[in-house]
Amino acid sequence: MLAVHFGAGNIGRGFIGSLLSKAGYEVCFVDVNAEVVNLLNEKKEYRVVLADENSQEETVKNVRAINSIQQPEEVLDAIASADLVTTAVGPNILPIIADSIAKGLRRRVEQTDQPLNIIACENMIGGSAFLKEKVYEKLSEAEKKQFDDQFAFPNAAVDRIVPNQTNEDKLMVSVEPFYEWVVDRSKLIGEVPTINGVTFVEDLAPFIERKLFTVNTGHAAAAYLGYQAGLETIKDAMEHEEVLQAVKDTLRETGTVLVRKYSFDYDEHMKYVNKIIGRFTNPFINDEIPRVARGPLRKLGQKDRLISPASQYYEFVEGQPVNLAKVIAAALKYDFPQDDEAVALQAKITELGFEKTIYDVCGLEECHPLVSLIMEKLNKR
Ligand SMILES: NC(=O)c1ccc[n+]([C@@H]2O[C@H](COP(=O)([O-])OP(=O)(O)OC[C@H]3O[C@@H](n4cnc5c(N)ncnc54)[C@H](O)[C@@H]3O)[C@@H](O)[C@H]2O)c1
Ligand SMILES: O=P(O)(O)OC[C@@H](O)[C@@H](O)[C@H](O)[C@H](O)CO
Repeated sequence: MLAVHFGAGNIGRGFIGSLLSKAGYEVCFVDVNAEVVNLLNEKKEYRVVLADENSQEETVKNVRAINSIQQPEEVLDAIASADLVTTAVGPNILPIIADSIAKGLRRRVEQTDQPLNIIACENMIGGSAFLKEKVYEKLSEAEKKQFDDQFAFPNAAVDRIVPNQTNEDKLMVSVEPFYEWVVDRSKLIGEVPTINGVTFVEDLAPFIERKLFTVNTGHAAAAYLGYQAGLETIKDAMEHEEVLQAVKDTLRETGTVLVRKYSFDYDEHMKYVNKIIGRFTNPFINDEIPRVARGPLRKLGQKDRLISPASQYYEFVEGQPVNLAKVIAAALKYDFPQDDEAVALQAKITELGFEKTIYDVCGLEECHPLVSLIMEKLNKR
């Protein structure tokens, strides 16, 4: 069995590759990073080390890689013969890889009528559906029909904290012990793959919203408020009394939305929240704020971890999401010079001012009460 995985980065190697290899797949990574691709082809294996007191280690075997810049034809052949295609490249890169996926699937249609699932493992709602949209933009109407019969793009939620890291062994990845990978079974084509550690569910919405609006909203709160407080890592943020309290208050707001929307048990949800706070304070992980805060334009988007739960607060809860608004205000002020999106965001604010930037970046209507609440928080800081 062959799994073609786009993105041999932190989560690609540290999570997806590891689970797929253990499930018996040969894992073929596709990446643009020549050093990682060459090392994977040279060693054919790499180490994943658990970030806890035992540092338990596993060797992920049966792996290889293709450089999509230098060997574009090999990528298409790999897709044509794959049993599964997955991605973990970042939401902004999905439109870029859509071209080779479309061409690879075209090649596959010529060679076989075997079905294929393409699963985007990105931190976004509807990641695979978005990738499908980008792939379908390249197709004729006849091809779209053909692809509908043979290919599927089930959405997924993935959770494992894998920080940026520099190790002597360049392929080695240190990962937190916790992981969760949930896939929308209702959109799968063909047989359900047997992958230990993957949960298939009929309705992904509660799982992806619970994950994005708890793990990622909490992370964003720690990162943006931590940055404003002059801190360097997520652990520093969790040790800062005021930031920690703000993270907890923010997760109480998203938690209330989730509990009401999906009828989650309140106590169970609070256990989930506390577990996540524990994960953020893992002393064996050094997660720098710029990784977690990366891409503020994306994170401030209408469907993402801040604006979506804050908007839904008005739908499901009485009152105002004051803590989420405080985090959104801090995100709008994120000006880390090495983050291209932070630089673009600050340039936009200089040009348009905060209010117009909020309409533009966050997709909020002028009359939305969240706008004035964010403005209030911006003026307070
Ligand atoms: N790291 C985490 O804790 C974590 C956890 C869950 C989900 N995610 C999600 O997984 C995705 C990847 O995150 P990451 O932390 O692994 O990032 P990363 O930067 O470590 O990995 C991304 C990889 O994609 C590669 N890439 C870039 N452009 C490419 C292209 N055109 N074709 C093929 N490969 C390309 C990069 O070279 C890199 O190896 C993101 O959507 C992220 O939100 C990350
Ligand atoms: O990957 P991003 O930029 O969407 O978000 C940064 C972190 O919150 C994220 O990578 C988490 O570590 C991960 O989602 C944990 O499962």
